[in-house]
Amino acid sequence: MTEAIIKIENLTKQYDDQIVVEQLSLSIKKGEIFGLLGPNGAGKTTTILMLLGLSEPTAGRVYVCGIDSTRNPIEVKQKVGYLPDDVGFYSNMTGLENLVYTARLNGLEKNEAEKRARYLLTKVNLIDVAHKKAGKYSRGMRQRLGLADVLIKNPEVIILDEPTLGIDPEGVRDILQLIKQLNREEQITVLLSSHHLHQVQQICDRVGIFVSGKLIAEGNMDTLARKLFLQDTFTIHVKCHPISEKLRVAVKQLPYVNKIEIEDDTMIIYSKEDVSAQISHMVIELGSRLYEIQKKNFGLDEIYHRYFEGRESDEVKHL
Ligand SMILES: Nc1ncnc2c1ncn2[C@@H]1O[C@H](COP(=O)(O)OP(=O)(O)OP(=O)(O)O)[C@@H](O)[C@H]1O
Repeated sequence: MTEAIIKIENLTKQYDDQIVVEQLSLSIKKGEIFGLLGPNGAGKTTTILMLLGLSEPTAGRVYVCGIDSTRNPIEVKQKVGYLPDDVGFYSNMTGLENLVYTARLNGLEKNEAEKRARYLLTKVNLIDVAHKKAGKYSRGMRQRLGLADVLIKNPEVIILDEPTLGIDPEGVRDILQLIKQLNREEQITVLLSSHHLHQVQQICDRVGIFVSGKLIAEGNMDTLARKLFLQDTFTIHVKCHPISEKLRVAVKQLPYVNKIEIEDDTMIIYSKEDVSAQISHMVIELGSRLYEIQKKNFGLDEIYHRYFEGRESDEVKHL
């Protein structure tokens, strides 16, 4: 079994009377890209700060590379690179000078510092602008410089808090590719916090969905949707007349159908698979008139929007 490089056990954080992280338990394996996905205020940053030993848990434990972050924050800091959503650089120093400065702070000799800085600037595709002042960098370039900056100390884990915030689509693609590449080439474990499902979906091996301080589901993309809405992946609205007892029983007995509700002349059927074709046949066969059948398929994308943004995706068939 691959070892857990990040281990969180029953972690809780309370501010006054507000519990912002509640009984969180999570294991992240060495070499994984794990996405912590959740809306603003879900508690992602608070969790990250506890992982880094920068905020003390109210209860529970956090281990990174086997080190207790709360008790040994300095040791953890040597193993973990942290990229906050907006990195601060000396704007009147060049990209190269900024990186050399960080390298020197991390104890590298002058020549070694410059060598490492150049190597990393090449990795993040900034070597051509190495001598440009960081203050003149775009936000995307600053984030890439930020990635180089956290890599200076050769960390085993990098934690990225909303790394693509405020970056244009092309820049987002670059950053995501770069993270994936660093994970593969340098065998770095990545914890990525984001509220963008699509971005997380593109690069993460596993995802945890975090809502109001609680991890409501975790797994790879294929299993997440099923875990979240196991029973009701499909909701089928069937407008027909009459809705006889016989029809109701026949529909209820269809494989995958979990539940039926009746609202006026509409049957609402909750099912695990799409059974709309069988239902439309059944309505007609049993002598009712079919006016409309409307199918809602809650894939992960829809689930996420429905959960966090109150939107739904419809597929409507008018007959
Ligand atoms: N120092 C603090 N004192 C009191 N409440 C805090 C403090 N820091 C965070 N909170 C509260 O904790 C909750 C979780 O915040 P947190 O920043 O961890 O969420 P998040 O998921 O990272 O969201 P965002 O993406 O907006 O940063 C919020 O309600 C926030 O107001």
